[in-house]
Order: sequence, then structure tokens, then C-alpha cells
Amino acid sequence: MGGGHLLTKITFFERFEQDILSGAKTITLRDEAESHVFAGQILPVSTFEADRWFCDIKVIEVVPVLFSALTEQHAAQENMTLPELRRVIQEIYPGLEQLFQIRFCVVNTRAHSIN
Ligand SMILES: CC(=O)Nc1ccn([C@H]2C[C@H](O)[C@@H](CO)O2)c(=O)n1
Repeated sequence: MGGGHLLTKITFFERFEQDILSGAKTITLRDEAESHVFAGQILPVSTFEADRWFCDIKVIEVVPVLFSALTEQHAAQENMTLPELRRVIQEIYPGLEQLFQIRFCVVNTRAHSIN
């Protein structure tokens, strides 16, 4: 991995929010620009559409993976079928072969209160 800017937040499309909060979705596949995170890092998560915070995640690992090497196991961790996952990735990252799998767990779903 090169020396890109460390990510300090991450966004997901709103349609994936419930899958993330329920624990059904435990990985996300991103391009190189969004791969600069490290194991143990806590990231605030917002919706892509409205930039609305909905949880924090802890990064468990970041692993390079090729689009052509995606398996049913990757799809299951995205709570999708493999054809669905391939279609989603092609829509977001058309023609991109080199992806990065970020495995995560949800660590916080409520905004901190000062009271
Ligand atoms: C801006 C941007 O790229 N946002 C993304 C990228 C990916 N996702 C989801 C879609 C799939 O479930 C996985 C794999 O790419 O991650 C997303 O929600 N938002």
C-alpha cells in the first residue's frame, strides 16, 4: 500500500445502514484511495447521501483482494450473493481490479452526550 492520506471517517450508502448496524455486513471493499486505514482504528461512519453519522466501526484488518478473485465468502460477509456483490462493485468502481477488503465491527451506535 502506498502513502495515501489516512482516512479519518468512512461513508456507506444509506441502503447498507441496517446491515451494518445488525452485524450482517462485516466487510467493505474499497479502492486504493479509501484503503488507508489500520487495524484497531476507530472510524466514524456516515451515510454517503446526507453525511449523517450512524455508528463508529473498529477496523479489524485491511487485505488486498482482486475483483476477479471475489468469492461467495466475500459476498456472505457483505450480506449479498456473489452476482449481487460483483454488480455493486462494478457500479461503484467500474473496471477496477485491485480492491481492498476492510473487515470491521461496530463499536458504537449512539452519539456521545455531555450530560
Ligand atoms: C463513495 C463510496 O465509494 N462509497 C461506498 C463504497 C462502497 N460501499 C459499499 C458497497 C458494498 O457493500 C461494499 C463494497 O464496495 O461497500 C458503500 O456503501 N459506499
